[in-house]
Amino acid sequence: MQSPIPVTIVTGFLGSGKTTLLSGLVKRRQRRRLALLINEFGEMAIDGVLMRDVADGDDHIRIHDFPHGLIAYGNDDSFIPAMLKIAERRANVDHVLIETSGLALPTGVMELLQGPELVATFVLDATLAVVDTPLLLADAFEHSATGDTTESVSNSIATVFDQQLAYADVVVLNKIDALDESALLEAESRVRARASNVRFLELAYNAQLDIRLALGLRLHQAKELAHNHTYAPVVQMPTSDSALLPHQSVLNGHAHSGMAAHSHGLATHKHFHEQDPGWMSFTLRSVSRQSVEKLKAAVTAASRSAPILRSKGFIRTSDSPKVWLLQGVRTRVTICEMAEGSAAPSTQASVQPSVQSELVFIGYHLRRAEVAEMLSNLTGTIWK
Ligand SMILES: Nc1nc2c(ncn2[C@@H]2O[C@H](COP(=O)(O)OP(=O)(O)OP(=O)(O)O)[C@@H](O)[C@H]2O)c(=O)[nH]1
Repeated sequence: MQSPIPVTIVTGFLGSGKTTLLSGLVKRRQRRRLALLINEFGEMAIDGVLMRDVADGDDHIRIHDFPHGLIAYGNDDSFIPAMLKIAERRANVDHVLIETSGLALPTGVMELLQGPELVATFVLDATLAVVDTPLLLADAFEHSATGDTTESVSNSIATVFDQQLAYADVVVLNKIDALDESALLEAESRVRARASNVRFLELAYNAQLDIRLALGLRLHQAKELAHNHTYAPVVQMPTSDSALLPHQSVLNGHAHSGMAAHSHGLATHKHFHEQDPGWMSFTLRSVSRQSVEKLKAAVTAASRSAPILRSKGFIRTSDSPKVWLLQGVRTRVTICEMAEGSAAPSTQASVQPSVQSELVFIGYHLRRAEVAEMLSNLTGTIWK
């Protein structure tokens, strides 16, 4: 019997850097043949497009070959079929990486991996939670008891964040380039205080994750069936020459050792937006070419006044014939040209040539009409 294919789940709040970290892993995959499965919340497959670029791909299909693996992307309904397609190619796949949406619980994927269709073919290797460290340090994921309108937004964000940490084996502190040692220690203690079950903390300098520390951790081997709750300090990630401890459960509390351990009452919801209709996602489009600077200022201003937590999309500008990529995490907005030869976005913009630009917005109790009006006023172009 062939041994099951290891699966790493990469979770993390909206905009924490999951796609960026995965792109880096794909580039540094060495001889490993990776299959990537990307699950998005939002109407456009933006991360899928970006990853296809990394994977040297060129067409819009669900399962996509790249020189050393394949990439699949889709919604919840296509998760099991996509995994089964990956399974059909198991001779060419060493490891599967699943990027969940920024509002997903990894538990949904964990449960499906244990289901009858997938259990014989795949084994959970580890669950990684990527953290936007500057936002963590800026109290952006804290619960609130202010009693005002911001309270429900803060608490919803904090709940998603806590739940993602709760099921993580490894927490990756990302976006740390500008942080000093004391800030990193503070971030680490905040994570420990909120999630005692986390086994490893890893620092991702320049959004780079050490491939040896991200893949092949084997934290969920079926032979370890105990589900111990012990409480010891979280350790740092091992160095490249460290061996895995034979008894992982001594490391910390809530050691998720063994797939069987996960069958006890895991949340069955895959996404927070399924339990909490306050989470909103919509796409706004414009047929006008945009000024990069005006649009950047407009999205930044809109993110200050409306509860926008994530914005991203493809735009066409009056400055160049290329497609540009807008990325916003709260009020931090960047717009840059897509690389030469990038795949055409698989969005309305490519289906309807008159649509020049489209942006996805994700937030809590976000009002589409309000954001459209702000963008239209601030850019002097119509967004709807
Ligand atoms: N400065 C800095 N920016 C980063 C780093 N990692 C990611 N980013 C930026 O953060 C933004 C979001 O990154 P993504 O990789 O798209 O985040 P994500 O978690 O996949 O986002 P969602 O799928 O929307 O939840 C992008 O603008 C990235 O360029 C980092 O280590 N440092």
